[in-house]
Amino acid sequence: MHMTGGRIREVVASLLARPDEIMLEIGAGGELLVARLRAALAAMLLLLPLANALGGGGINETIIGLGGALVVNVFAQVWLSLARRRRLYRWLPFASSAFDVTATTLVLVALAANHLPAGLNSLIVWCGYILAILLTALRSDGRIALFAGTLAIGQYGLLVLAVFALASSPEQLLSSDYGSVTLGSQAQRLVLLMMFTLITAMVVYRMQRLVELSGTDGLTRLPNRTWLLHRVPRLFDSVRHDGDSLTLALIDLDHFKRINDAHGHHAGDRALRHVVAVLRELAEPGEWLVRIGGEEFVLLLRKPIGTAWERVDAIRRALGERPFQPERGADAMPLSFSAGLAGFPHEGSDLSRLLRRADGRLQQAKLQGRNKVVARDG
Ligand SMILES: Nc1nc2c(ncn2[C@@H]2O[C@H](COP(=O)(O)OP(=O)(O)OP(=O)(O)O)[C@@H](O)[C@H]2O)c(=O)[nH]1
Repeated sequence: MHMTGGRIREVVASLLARPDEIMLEIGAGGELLVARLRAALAAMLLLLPLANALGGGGINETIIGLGGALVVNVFAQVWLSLARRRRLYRWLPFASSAFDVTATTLVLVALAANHLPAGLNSLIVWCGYILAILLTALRSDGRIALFAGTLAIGQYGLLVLAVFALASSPEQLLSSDYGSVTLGSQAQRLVLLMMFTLITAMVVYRMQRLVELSGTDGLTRLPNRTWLLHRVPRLFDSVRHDGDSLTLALIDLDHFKRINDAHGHHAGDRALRHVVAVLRELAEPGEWLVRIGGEEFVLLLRKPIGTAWERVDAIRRALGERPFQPERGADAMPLSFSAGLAGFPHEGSDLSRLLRRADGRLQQAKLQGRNKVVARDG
C-alpha cells in the first residue's frame, strides 16, 4: 500500500476526529457489543487459572489469576449494565477500554510482586492487552483504539522499567518456569503492541469509510436515505429538547424526464449535479439536503414552517435564475422544482408521517402547475 504524507495526515486526522452522529450511534451499539463480548470473555477467563492449577502451575499464580478473573467478571457486569442504558455516556468507551488495559497491567503487577520474571514473561496475561486493543475496533471510533493502544504501551513500558529497576541482580530475572527476561524481548513486545494498535486503528478507519459510503449518494455526494433514517431520530430529539421547530421540505424536480429524453441520461446526471451545486451553495447552517431518490430531495430546515416556506421559495427562485446548459453550444434550459412542506412536531412526530404530509402537498404543487412551494393543505 502506497501512502503519501498527505494521505497519512488524512487518516490520522480522521481517526482523531470526534465521529459524527451516525458513527457515534454505531459506536454506542458497538459499546454494547463490546460489553457483551467482555462478559463472555471474562467468564472464559476463569478457565485459565483452572487450567494452570490442573497443569501443575504454582498455587500463588493460580490464586492471582483467579482473583484477577473474578474482579474482571464483576466489572464486566457493571460495564454491561451501563452500556445497556438508553443514555449515551460519551466517557463510557474510554473508561471501559482503560479498565480492560489496566486490569491486564494489575494482574501482571501482582504476578511480578510474587515472582519478578512472571510479571514480564507471562504471555497469557500479556495477551490481555491484545484483547483490550482488538475490542476497541468494534466501536468505530479511532480515538478509542489509539487511546487503548497508547495506554497499553505506556503502562507496560512503565512495568518493564519498574521490574528492571527492582531486580538487584540479573539472576532475579531468570526463571525455570518463565525463562529469562531480556530488554530485547521486552522491546519486541512493545513493538508488537504498537503494531496491534496500528492494525486496529486501520480497521476502524476502513469501517468508518464504509459507513460513510453507505450513507452517501454516489452521483451527487449528498447524504442519502440511509443517512436520513439514521440522522433524523437524533435531530428530532435535539429539536424537542431545545423547544425548536423543524420543517421537512420534499423537493421534486419538474419534468425531469424531458431532459433525459431530449439530451440523454448523462445530461440528466449533469443536470442533477447542477441542481445540487446550486442548492448546496444556497444552503445555510441548520439546513440539511438529502437525495432520497432519483430526482427527489429532502431539505431539513431548523425553522418554523412559515419561515421555511420563505427560504424554500427563495431557493426555488434562485434555481430559476441559474439555467442548466445540457451540452456545449446548446441553449441553456431553466430548471425548476416543486416542493411540499411539513412541520415537526405539530404535523407529524416521526419521519414517515412528515414525509406523507409533505408528499400530499408536493402533489398539490404539481397539480397547480409545478414550480411551486406548498406549505398548507389546499
Ligand atoms: N439522468 C438521470 N435520470 C434520473 C435519475 N434518477 C431518476 N431519473 C429520471 O427522472 C425521471 C423522473 O420522471 P418522472 O417521475 O416521470 O417525473 P418528471 O419527468 O420529473 O415529471 P414531474 O415530476 O411530474 O414534474 C425519470 O425519467 C427517471 O429516469 C438519475 O440518477 N439520473
